[in-house]
Amino acid sequence: MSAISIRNVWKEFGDQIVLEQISLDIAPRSFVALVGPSGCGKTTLLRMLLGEERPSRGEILLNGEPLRPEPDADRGIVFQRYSVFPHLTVLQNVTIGAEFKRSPFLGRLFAAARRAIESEAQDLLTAVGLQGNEDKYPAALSGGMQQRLALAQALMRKPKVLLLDEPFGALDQGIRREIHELMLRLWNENELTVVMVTHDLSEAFRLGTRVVALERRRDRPEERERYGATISRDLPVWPPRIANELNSHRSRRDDPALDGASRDDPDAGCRRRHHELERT
Ligand SMILES: Nc1ncnc2c1ncn2[C@@H]1O[C@H](COP(=O)(O)OP(=O)(O)OP(=O)(O)O)[C@@H](O)[C@H]1O
Repeated sequence: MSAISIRNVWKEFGDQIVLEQISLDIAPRSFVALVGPSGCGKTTLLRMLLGEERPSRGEILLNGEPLRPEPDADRGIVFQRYSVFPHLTVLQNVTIGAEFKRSPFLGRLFAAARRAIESEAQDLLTAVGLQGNEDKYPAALSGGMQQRLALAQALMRKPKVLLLDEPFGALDQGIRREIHELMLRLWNENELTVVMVTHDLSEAFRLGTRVVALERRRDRPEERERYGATISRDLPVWPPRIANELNSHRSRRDDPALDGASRDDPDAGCRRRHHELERT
Protein backbone atom coordinates (compact mmCIF):
# COMPACT_ATOMS: atom_id res chain seq x y z
CA MET A 1 0.00 0.00 0.00
CA SER A 2 1.18 3.51 -0.76
CA ALA A 3 2.04 5.71 2.18
CA ILE A 4 0.39 8.55 0.29
CA SER A 5 -2.04 8.29 -2.56
CA ILE A 6 -3.00 11.48 -4.36
CA ARG A 7 -5.97 10.86 -6.62
CA ASN A 8 -6.95 13.28 -9.33
CA VAL A 9 -6.45 16.30 -7.10
CA TRP A 10 -7.29 19.82 -8.25
CA LYS A 11 -6.74 23.01 -6.31
CA GLU A 12 -8.35 26.30 -7.11
CA PHE A 13 -8.13 29.61 -5.28
CA GLY A 14 -11.14 31.62 -6.43
CA ASP A 15 -10.91 31.76 -10.23
CA GLN A 16 -7.31 30.65 -10.31
CA ILE A 17 -6.67 26.98 -11.00
CA VAL A 18 -3.32 26.24 -9.36
CA LEU A 19 -3.13 22.45 -9.69
CA GLU A 20 -5.02 20.09 -11.97
CA GLN A 21 -5.23 16.31 -12.30
CA ILE A 22 -2.52 15.48 -9.82
CA SER A 23 -2.30 11.73 -9.30
CA LEU A 24 0.67 10.26 -7.49
CA ASP A 25 1.28 7.16 -5.41
CA ILE A 26 4.11 7.53 -2.95
CA ALA A 27 5.53 4.30 -1.56
CA PRO A 28 6.33 4.03 2.14
CA ARG A 29 9.88 5.15 2.93
CA SER A 30 10.41 6.83 -0.39
CA PHE A 31 11.90 10.32 -0.68
CA VAL A 32 10.07 12.35 -3.29
CA ALA A 33 11.67 15.58 -4.47
CA LEU A 34 9.11 17.97 -5.95
CA VAL A 35 10.49 20.48 -8.44
CA GLY A 36 8.97 23.03 -10.80
CA PRO A 37 8.93 26.71 -11.73
CA SER A 38 8.11 29.35 -9.17
CA GLY A 39 4.38 29.70 -8.53
CA CYS A 40 3.39 26.35 -10.05
CA GLY A 41 1.87 25.09 -6.81
CA LYS A 42 4.57 23.02 -5.09
CA THR A 43 3.96 24.53 -1.67
CA THR A 44 0.21 24.31 -2.20
CA LEU A 45 0.55 20.56 -2.80
CA LEU A 46 2.71 20.21 0.31
CA ARG A 47 0.15 22.16 2.35
CA MET A 48 -2.57 19.82 1.14
CA LEU A 49 -0.46 16.86 2.28
CA LEU A 50 -0.09 18.57 5.65
CA GLY A 51 -3.85 19.13 5.88
CA GLU A 52 -3.59 22.92 5.92
CA GLU A 53 -5.39 23.16 2.58
CA ARG A 54 -8.11 20.89 1.19
CA PRO A 55 -8.21 19.78 -2.44
CA SER A 56 -10.96 21.47 -4.47
CA ARG A 57 -11.50 18.10 -6.15
CA GLY A 58 -10.03 14.64 -5.75
CA GLU A 59 -8.71 13.01 -2.60
CA ILE A 60 -5.54 12.29 -0.69
CA LEU A 61 -5.14 9.06 1.28
CA LEU A 62 -2.56 8.47 3.98
CA ASN A 63 -1.94 4.73 4.46
CA GLY A 64 -5.26 4.03 2.76
CA GLU A 65 -7.28 6.39 4.97
CA PRO A 66 -8.58 9.79 3.92
CA LEU A 67 -6.25 12.49 5.15
CA ARG A 68 -7.48 14.05 8.38
CA PRO A 69 -8.44 17.65 7.81
CA GLU A 70 -6.11 19.03 10.48
CA PRO A 71 -2.32 18.70 10.63
CA ASP A 72 -1.42 15.99 13.15
CA ALA A 73 1.55 14.12 14.52
CA ASP A 74 1.58 11.75 11.53
CA ARG A 75 2.96 14.58 9.43
CA GLY A 76 5.84 16.86 10.35
CA ILE A 77 6.98 19.84 8.36
CA VAL A 78 10.19 21.84 8.06
CA PHE A 79 10.11 25.16 6.22
CA GLN A 80 12.97 27.11 4.69
CA ARG A 81 12.97 29.48 7.66
CA TYR A 82 11.25 30.21 10.92
CA SER A 83 10.40 26.65 11.84
CA VAL A 84 11.84 26.98 15.32
CA PHE A 85 10.53 29.03 18.25
CA PRO A 86 12.90 31.94 18.92
CA HIS A 87 11.90 32.33 22.58
CA LEU A 88 12.63 28.69 23.49
CA THR A 89 16.04 27.14 24.03
CA VAL A 90 17.37 24.45 21.71
CA LEU A 91 16.32 21.70 24.13
CA GLN A 92 12.88 23.24 24.71
CA ASN A 93 12.36 23.58 20.97
CA VAL A 94 12.75 19.81 20.64
CA THR A 95 10.79 18.77 23.73
CA ILE A 96 7.81 21.05 23.16
CA GLY A 97 6.22 18.97 20.41
CA ALA A 98 6.33 15.86 22.55
CA GLU A 99 5.00 17.76 25.58
CA PHE A 100 1.94 18.93 23.71
CA LYS A 101 1.43 15.52 22.17
CA ARG A 102 1.35 13.78 25.55
CA SER A 103 -0.36 16.49 27.55
CA PRO A 104 -2.37 18.51 25.03
CA PHE A 105 -4.22 20.79 27.44
CA LEU A 106 -1.50 21.74 29.84
CA GLY A 107 1.63 21.27 27.80
CA ARG A 108 3.41 20.30 31.00
CA LEU A 109 4.67 16.97 32.19
CA PHE A 110 5.47 15.32 35.46
CA ALA A 111 9.10 14.77 36.34
CA ALA A 112 9.58 11.16 35.13
CA ALA A 113 7.87 11.77 31.79
CA ARG A 114 9.82 15.00 31.37
CA ARG A 115 13.13 13.23 31.99
CA ALA A 116 12.26 10.57 29.42
CA ILE A 117 11.38 13.21 26.84
CA GLU A 118 14.50 15.25 27.57
CA SER A 119 16.65 12.18 27.16
CA GLU A 120 14.96 11.41 23.82
CA ALA A 121 15.49 15.03 22.76
CA GLN A 122 19.16 14.86 23.76
CA ASP A 123 19.59 11.77 21.58
CA LEU A 124 18.03 13.57 18.64
CA LEU A 125 20.19 16.65 19.20
CA THR A 126 23.22 14.38 19.16
CA ALA A 127 21.96 12.75 15.96
CA VAL A 128 21.75 16.14 14.25
CA GLY A 129 25.10 17.30 15.67
CA LEU A 130 23.76 19.90 18.10
CA GLN A 131 24.89 18.37 21.37
CA GLY A 132 26.37 20.99 23.70
CA ASN A 133 23.98 23.68 22.45
CA GLU A 134 20.95 22.68 24.53
CA ASP A 135 20.68 25.93 26.48
CA LYS A 136 21.25 28.32 23.60
CA TYR A 137 18.47 30.25 21.89
CA PRO A 138 18.00 29.92 18.11
CA ALA A 139 19.31 33.46 17.51
CA ALA A 140 22.70 32.24 18.72
CA LEU A 141 22.78 29.45 16.12
CA SER A 142 23.90 29.61 12.49
CA GLY A 143 21.33 29.02 9.71
CA GLY A 144 22.55 25.45 9.25
CA MET A 145 22.28 24.76 12.97
CA GLN A 146 18.76 26.20 13.03
CA GLN A 147 17.71 23.84 10.25
CA ARG A 148 19.29 20.92 12.11
CA LEU A 149 17.22 21.99 15.10
CA ALA A 150 14.07 22.22 12.94
CA LEU A 151 14.71 18.65 11.73
CA ALA A 152 15.18 17.41 15.30
CA GLN A 153 12.00 19.23 16.33
CA ALA A 154 9.99 17.63 13.52
CA LEU A 155 11.42 14.14 14.15
CA MET A 156 10.67 14.29 17.89
CA ARG A 157 6.99 13.79 17.08
CA LYS A 158 7.88 10.63 15.15
CA PRO A 159 5.99 11.58 12.02
CA LYS A 160 5.33 8.92 9.41
CA VAL A 161 5.59 11.56 6.72
CA LEU A 162 8.10 14.39 6.78
CA LEU A 163 7.29 17.35 4.54
CA LEU A 164 10.15 19.66 3.65
CA ASP A 165 9.52 23.04 2.00
CA GLU A 166 12.86 24.14 0.61
CA PRO A 167 14.44 23.33 3.94
CA PHE A 168 18.00 23.98 2.81
CA GLY A 169 17.36 26.79 0.33
CA ALA A 170 18.77 29.53 2.55
CA LEU A 171 21.98 27.70 3.41
CA ASP A 172 25.27 28.24 1.67
CA GLN A 173 26.81 25.50 -0.43
CA GLY A 174 29.26 23.96 2.05
CA ILE A 175 26.68 23.76 4.82
CA ARG A 176 24.14 22.32 2.41
CA ARG A 177 26.43 19.41 1.64
CA GLU A 178 26.74 18.56 5.31
CA ILE A 179 23.05 18.83 5.95
CA HIS A 180 22.28 16.74 2.86
CA GLU A 181 24.32 13.93 4.36
CA LEU A 182 22.50 14.38 7.65
CA MET A 183 19.12 14.36 5.91
CA LEU A 184 19.93 11.14 4.08
CA ARG A 185 21.07 9.53 7.29
CA LEU A 186 17.89 10.57 9.13
CA TRP A 187 15.73 9.27 6.29
CA ASN A 188 17.74 6.05 6.19
CA GLU A 189 17.52 5.41 9.91
CA ASN A 190 13.93 6.45 10.64
CA GLU A 191 10.63 5.03 9.41
CA LEU A 192 10.01 8.05 7.24
CA THR A 193 8.40 8.88 3.94
CA VAL A 194 9.71 12.26 2.81
CA VAL A 195 8.24 14.77 0.35
CA MET A 196 10.57 17.72 -0.27
CA VAL A 197 9.98 20.83 -2.36
CA THR A 198 13.15 22.25 -3.82
CA HIS A 199 14.25 24.69 -6.51
CA ASP A 200 17.58 22.95 -6.75
CA LEU A 201 17.62 20.04 -9.19
CA SER A 202 20.95 18.71 -8.02
CA GLU A 203 19.59 18.65 -4.47
CA ALA A 204 16.53 16.78 -5.76
CA PHE A 205 18.71 14.07 -7.34
CA ARG A 206 21.15 14.05 -4.46
CA LEU A 207 18.47 13.28 -1.88
CA GLY A 208 15.44 11.85 -3.61
CA THR A 209 14.48 8.35 -4.57
CA ARG A 210 12.25 9.95 -7.16
CA VAL A 211 12.04 13.40 -8.73
CA VAL A 212 8.58 14.67 -9.64
CA ALA A 213 8.27 17.82 -11.76
CA LEU A 214 5.17 20.03 -11.80
CA GLU A 215 4.55 22.23 -14.78
CA ARG A 216 1.80 24.13 -16.55
CA ARG A 217 1.48 22.34 -19.85
CA ARG A 218 -0.38 25.24 -21.43
CA ASP A 219 1.34 28.43 -20.49
CA ARG A 220 -0.05 31.20 -22.67
CA PRO A 221 -0.15 34.29 -20.46
CA GLU A 222 -3.80 35.00 -21.26
CA GLU A 223 -4.73 31.49 -20.11
CA ARG A 224 -2.53 31.42 -17.08
CA GLU A 225 -5.35 31.64 -14.55
CA ARG A 226 -7.45 29.01 -16.26
CA TYR A 227 -5.07 26.08 -16.18
CA GLY A 228 -3.22 24.55 -13.34
CA ALA A 229 0.11 22.78 -13.16
CA THR A 230 0.22 19.04 -13.36
CA ILE A 231 2.89 16.34 -13.17
CA SER A 232 5.06 16.60 -16.27
CA ARG A 233 7.90 14.28 -15.26
CA ASP A 234 8.30 11.49 -12.74
CA LEU A 235 11.85 10.19 -12.72
CA PRO A 236 13.20 7.45 -10.47
CA VAL A 237 16.69 8.30 -9.29
CA TRP A 238 19.38 6.04 -10.68
CA PRO A 239 21.06 4.08 -9.21
CA PRO A 240 18.12 3.39 -6.89
CA ARG A 241 18.46 4.73 -3.39
CA ILE A 242 16.66 2.50 -0.92
CA ALA A 243 15.95 3.34 2.71
CA ASN A 244 17.72 1.06 5.17
CA GLU A 245 20.05 -0.14 2.45
CA LEU A 246 22.15 2.96 1.96
CA ASN A 247 25.00 1.58 3.97
CA SER A 248 24.61 -2.17 3.79
CA HIS A 249 24.08 -2.96 0.11
CA ARG A 250 26.01 -0.24 -1.60
CA SER A 251 29.42 1.21 -1.17
CA ARG A 252 29.81 4.91 -0.43
CA ARG A 253 31.34 5.26 -3.84
CA ASP A 254 28.11 4.02 -5.42
CA ASP A 255 26.07 6.66 -3.71
CA PRO A 256 27.31 10.18 -4.32
CA ALA A 257 24.80 11.60 -1.91
CA LEU A 258 26.40 9.79 0.99
CA ASP A 259 29.72 11.39 0.42
CA GLY A 260 30.18 15.05 -0.37
CA ALA A 261 33.93 14.68 -0.88
CA SER A 262 34.97 13.99 -4.44
CA ARG A 263 36.08 10.53 -5.42
CA ASP A 264 36.43 10.09 -9.18
CA ASP A 265 33.28 12.00 -9.99
CA PRO A 266 30.74 11.35 -7.31
CA ASP A 267 28.05 13.55 -8.83
CA ALA A 268 28.07 12.05 -12.31
CA GLY A 269 24.88 9.99 -11.89
CA CYS A 270 22.98 12.91 -10.39
CA ARG A 271 24.16 15.29 -13.09
CA ARG A 272 23.13 12.96 -15.89
CA ARG A 273 19.53 12.78 -14.62
CA HIS A 274 19.57 16.47 -13.82
CA HIS A 275 20.52 17.30 -17.43
CA GLU A 276 17.87 14.94 -18.71
CA LEU A 277 15.24 16.88 -16.79
CA GLU A 278 16.63 20.27 -17.85
CA ARG A 279 16.59 19.28 -21.51
CA THR A 280 12.87 18.50 -21.39
N1 LIG B 1 -4.04 30.77 0.27
C1 LIG B 1 -3.96 31.19 -0.99
N2 LIG B 1 -4.90 32.01 -1.51
C2 LIG B 1 -4.85 32.40 -2.80
N3 LIG B 1 -3.87 32.05 -3.67
C3 LIG B 1 -2.90 31.25 -3.20
C4 LIG B 1 -2.89 30.78 -1.85
N4 LIG B 1 -1.80 29.98 -1.68
C5 LIG B 1 -1.16 29.98 -2.87
N5 LIG B 1 -1.81 30.74 -3.77
C6 LIG B 1 -1.42 30.93 -5.18
O1 LIG B 1 -1.16 29.68 -5.74
C7 LIG B 1 -0.08 29.76 -6.67
C8 LIG B 1 0.95 28.71 -6.34
O2 LIG B 1 1.62 29.08 -5.12
P1 LIG B 1 2.68 28.12 -4.43
O3 LIG B 1 3.25 28.88 -3.28
O4 LIG B 1 2.06 26.80 -4.15
O5 LIG B 1 3.76 27.96 -5.59
P2 LIG B 1 5.23 27.36 -5.51
O6 LIG B 1 5.40 26.48 -6.70
O7 LIG B 1 5.49 26.75 -4.19
O8 LIG B 1 6.08 28.69 -5.70
P3 LIG B 1 7.58 29.04 -5.22
O9 LIG B 1 8.46 28.04 -5.91
O10 LIG B 1 7.79 30.42 -5.73
O11 LIG B 1 7.61 28.93 -3.73
C9 LIG B 1 0.45 31.19 -6.60
O12 LIG B 1 -0.10 31.90 -7.69
C10 LIG B 1 -0.12 31.71 -5.29
O13 LIG B 1 -0.36 33.09 -5.37
